[in-house]
Amino acid sequence: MRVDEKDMGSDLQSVLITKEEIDAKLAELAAKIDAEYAGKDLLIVGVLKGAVMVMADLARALSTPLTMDWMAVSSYGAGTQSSGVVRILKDLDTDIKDKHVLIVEDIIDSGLTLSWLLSNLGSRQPASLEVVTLLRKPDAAKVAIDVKWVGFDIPNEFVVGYGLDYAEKYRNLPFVGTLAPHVYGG
Ligand SMILES: O=P(O)(O)OC[C@H]1O[C@H](OP(=O)(O)OP(=O)(O)O)[C@H](O)[C@@H]1O
Ligand code: HPA
Ligand SMILES: [Mg+2]
Repeated sequence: MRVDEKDMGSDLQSVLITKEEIDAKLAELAAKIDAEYAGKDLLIVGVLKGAVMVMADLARALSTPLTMDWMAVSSYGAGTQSSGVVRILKDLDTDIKDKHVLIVEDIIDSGLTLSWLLSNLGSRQPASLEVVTLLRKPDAAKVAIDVKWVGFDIPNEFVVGYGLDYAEKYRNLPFVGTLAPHVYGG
């Protein structure tokens, strides 16, 4: 995959994880998740907007019958640092009481979004509540979170692509890359 395939080459510094690596990892995670939820009623919850790509591809890699719902929260705005203030922009349509709920995330960075989500959804009495994330930045963690399934641990650098944005751009890149510092004034 050429960095400049979508004509964004000058904005990108490097490709961190290729489309092929993402596909292989999601297949691996899906097999583990299938094994965990066999015979259970599974609801996967995508955290908009970043998790759209992971939700779409992971859901298709899973064999377990499932339902999907979405929550929109935002803590980043247009910057590269979490504000720490999580806002619900759209709540779930579904009552999750007694359901097996799997939160699907694109990235755990400071962990503030997920920590807030786990306590919010946990208070709705689901039968179980777990998390799968494609990416995690261990060196950026501000809160410790127990995450059952992690695709890739990555360095503490701002990344874009495969759902991840900078100022709402680059979400449609099929790979995960690092942004050139000049783009965000670094
Ligand atoms: O661990 P944290 O530091 O909280 O960061 C992770 C969260 O930040 C991003 O969402 P964002 O708030 O940017 O909204 P978006 O998904 O619409 O881009 C990402 O999709 C995660 O939900
Ligand atoms: O590294 C990141 N890139 C894009 N969005 C994000 N949200 C949290 N961390 C990131
Ligand atoms: Mg964002």
